[in-house]
Amino acid sequence: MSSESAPATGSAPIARPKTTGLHVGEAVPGVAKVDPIIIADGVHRSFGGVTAVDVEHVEIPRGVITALIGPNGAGKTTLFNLLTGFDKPDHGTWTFDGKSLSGVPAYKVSRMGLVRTFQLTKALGLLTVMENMKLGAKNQRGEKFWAGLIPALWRSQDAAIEDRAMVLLEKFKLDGKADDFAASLSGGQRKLLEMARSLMTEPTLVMLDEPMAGVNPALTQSLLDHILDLKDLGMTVLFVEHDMHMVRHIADWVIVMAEGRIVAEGDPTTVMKNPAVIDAYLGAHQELDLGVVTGRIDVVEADPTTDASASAAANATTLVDQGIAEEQSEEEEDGR
Ligand SMILES: Nc1ncnc2c1ncn2[C@@H]1O[C@H](COP(=O)(O)OP(=O)(O)OP(=O)(O)O)[C@@H](O)[C@H]1O
Repeated sequence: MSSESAPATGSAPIARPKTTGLHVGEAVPGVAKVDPIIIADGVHRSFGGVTAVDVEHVEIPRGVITALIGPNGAGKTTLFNLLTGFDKPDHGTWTFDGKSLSGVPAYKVSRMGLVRTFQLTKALGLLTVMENMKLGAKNQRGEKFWAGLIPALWRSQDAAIEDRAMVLLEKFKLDGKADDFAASLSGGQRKLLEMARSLMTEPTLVMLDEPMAGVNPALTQSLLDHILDLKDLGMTVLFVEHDMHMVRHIADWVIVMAEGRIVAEGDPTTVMKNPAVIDAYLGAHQELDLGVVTGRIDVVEADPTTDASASAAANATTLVDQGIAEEQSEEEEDGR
């Protein structure tokens, strides 16, 4: 794995290079990672007759930003729910940092350092911004029976939690809103609050579900920078996002899901060249460049462990073949 830092120039955003060399061998779906933080095997979840997730093998690289993309209904959110203990699979195993997470409930998963935000904002509107932040703190003594009986203990901890919350709110420029109801925040500010709240547990892996959804362009840069900051602080980030510009610019690695399965993986440049991915996500606006906003740059460095173009071509052929087969069967049905 390697990345290079580029010097900041004037008032331009600090250039933050992508990390490469994350995988071992050809970048096929399920490819092994040099340093995986999550390894999942045979994870399957169906709802009635619908298979939502059917992941044979996937590894999430540590210390970098991975995007999970795919069309609506591909199973991304369900996979998030399974990995974080918010849902249970029909079968399957997975580890986080070498520890099995199968059957571990969500609150324990977050204590172990894996936190997530939700696609539909869970910021409790009738609580203040500060109260929302305090809810995100872990191991609060006031919640424990004996410690809860000793006010001095939980009061001092409460103050420490509030201090930490305020530091994070300042960082996310929400400190002026600490006493406002969360419901009064804009969509983008709620996303910032969700991210800030998730950091109250000092996680090692942050999972973000559509961080850009409903965000006003004025807050785009701030959100992207915060996500890049998480990586700079040593955290691993896994995010689901439909905004391909964001994926292209901030992801070090991209995993593509369709119909519950992992159908492609690779660095963003390679995955974005996949014709099926282009058709599905990029449309006519693929040349728009958010790099100017974030200062994010590509590291131009050959990855000796894989022939990326060959694997991209192979994946593209499979996906295009699937598309053609689907079109043909639709035409046959139409002709009937
Ligand atoms: N609780 C549920 N009950 C029944 N079906 C569900 C449930 N949750 C998900 N599904 C189904 O599982 C499939 C995968 O859904 P999921 O929400 O994980 O996809 P997604 O990739 O996150 O989609 P989107 O991008 O639209 O959020 C879909 O067919 C969905 O209808």
